[in-house]
Amino acid sequence: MAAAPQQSVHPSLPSSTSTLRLLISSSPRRPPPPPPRARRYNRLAASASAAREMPWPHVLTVAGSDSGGGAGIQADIKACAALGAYCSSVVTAVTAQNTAGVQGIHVVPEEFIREQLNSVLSDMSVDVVKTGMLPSIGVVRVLCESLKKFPVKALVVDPVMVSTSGDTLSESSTLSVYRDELFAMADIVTPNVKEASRLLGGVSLRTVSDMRNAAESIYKFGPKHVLVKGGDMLESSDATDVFFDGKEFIELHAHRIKTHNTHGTGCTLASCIASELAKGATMLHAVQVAKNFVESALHHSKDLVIGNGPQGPFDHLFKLKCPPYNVGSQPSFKPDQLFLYAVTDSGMNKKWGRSIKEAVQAAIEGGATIVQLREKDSETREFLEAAKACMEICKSSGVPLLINDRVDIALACNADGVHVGQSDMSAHEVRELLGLGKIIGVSCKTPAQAQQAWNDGADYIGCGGVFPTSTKANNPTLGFDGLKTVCLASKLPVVAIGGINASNAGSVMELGLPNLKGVAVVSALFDRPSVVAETRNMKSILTNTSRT
Ligand SMILES: Nc1ncnc2c1ncn2[C@@H]1O[C@H](COP(=O)(O)OP(=O)(O)O)[C@@H](O)[C@H]1O
Ligand SMILES: Cc1ncc(COP(=O)(O)O)c(N)n1
Ligand SMILES: [Mg+2]
Repeated sequence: MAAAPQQSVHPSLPSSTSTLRLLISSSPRRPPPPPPRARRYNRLAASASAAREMPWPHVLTVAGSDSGGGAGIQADIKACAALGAYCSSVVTAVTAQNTAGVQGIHVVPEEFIREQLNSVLSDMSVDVVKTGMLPSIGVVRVLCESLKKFPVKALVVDPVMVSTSGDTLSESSTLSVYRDELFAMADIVTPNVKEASRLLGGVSLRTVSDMRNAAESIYKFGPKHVLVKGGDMLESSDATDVFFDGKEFIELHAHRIKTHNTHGTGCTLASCIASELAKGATMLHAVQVAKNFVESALHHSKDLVIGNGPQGPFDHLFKLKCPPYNVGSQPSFKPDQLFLYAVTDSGMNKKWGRSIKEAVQAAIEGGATIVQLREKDSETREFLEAAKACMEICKSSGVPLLINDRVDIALACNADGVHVGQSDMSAHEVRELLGLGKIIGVSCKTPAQAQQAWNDGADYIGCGGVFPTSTKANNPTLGFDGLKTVCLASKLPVVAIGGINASNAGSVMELGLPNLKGVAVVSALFDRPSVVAETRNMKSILTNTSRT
């Protein structure tokens, strides 16, 4: 049920406005702080060791408090902290809220909001202001005046009108000042679909195309960028947002995490954008980092339980619970990296007298765009040492290194991902262990397997054997028809594998199949005297084919 903003939550309480006044008048007023420069000078002079000032990106959130701690000011502070920014806060309203929804709203008097804004903006070198719940026209106006008096690097406006639970958080009369006054000052506005609809007089938003139209219309109110968020389009299997910079539309996709813990996603997203902007990121990069953060946080929090209502909070500080190798990692997979996929084979390396490290070094020198260590017979300790050495080479050349099947080895050497077959651990289980920042590939022979890989959260599929191969005995060959069937059905990028060599690679890529991004090669690179020469040759064949 929608709760309309009100001045007092409970009739038995004293008028909350007067309680606040009492607090204000009974607390002794401090003299205004000295100008920032003078203070900084004094502080530095007092400490000889403070020779260098360390920048601390600073976001000021102007938003409502959520007693449940999942959204509003509480979410903003946690999100900024998780991304390494300092977060100060101007509280515009205090809500009585839990996992069931919003039970009451108590608006902070406008003059006291102005006072909070003055206190922070006059002293604390704010980089970016992020707005959340602005409950009334007066509050929006106070904010606009303060921003004119104390300009900041960027303004992120999350036009919070309706919470994820469906409760109203801002009077409908604020719509006009949002549109006419605040949006023109904003670097980005981030409405969800319900808010975008309200801002545009109730148009219905059902599809991504509707979201694009809405982004374009909202852009006309004056913000530099618009992000229409599709978290609440529950029928969509992806969580798709539409970004518009006045010229180009960019769709940002995330896996839709199956969880009830989505309370505070919008506040978090906007605070993450603000944090990244405060660090100096471009707008698109800031939005991408923010989206990845929300997706990762929901993924890690999907089974947490607090409260009995339908919408729970999530864990912004999930990285503290992750093993150290996951800290700071972001999804980094680019499907084009599948272009020339080199897969090592321990038998072949032994035969030609090279170490795994030498084989990988040579493949990268020849132009491999991704490498997989497929060491079925190595001893664990020996394999791990080799994998660590290969990681160093791959890291310095920017080529991702995946480990076949062995999640333990991948974790121990901090590899970029794992490739699994149909009889290995599922992609879903691998994801649980590796986290969202890693690449997961699955070998698939059928559309059903490709669908399952997508459901399980894999990043790509390997499809084959396209041709007969010596590396897998009794492996049914799919041929071009089988490859085509899987590529057409796949929602993930595909790399073709199995018997691919210099004489047939061109014909595979010339099929021009949807989702087919490259070929994975074993013997044709590694069962040869010169890995560098074979890889170079394969690269030029693929490059020439993709040009024609
Ligand atoms: N279940 C989910 N899985 C992944 N991302 C989600 C999910 N729900 C929301 N998001 C993302 O969270 C961000 C906030 O969006 P949304 O929930 O639409 O905003 P609001 O919280 O303002 O209603 C968006 O990037 C959206 O795509
Ligand atoms: C005080 C406050 N501010 C904002 C929201 C929006 O929350 P959500 O991000 O879930 O839409 C909220 N529920 N409460
Ligand atoms: Mg939401």
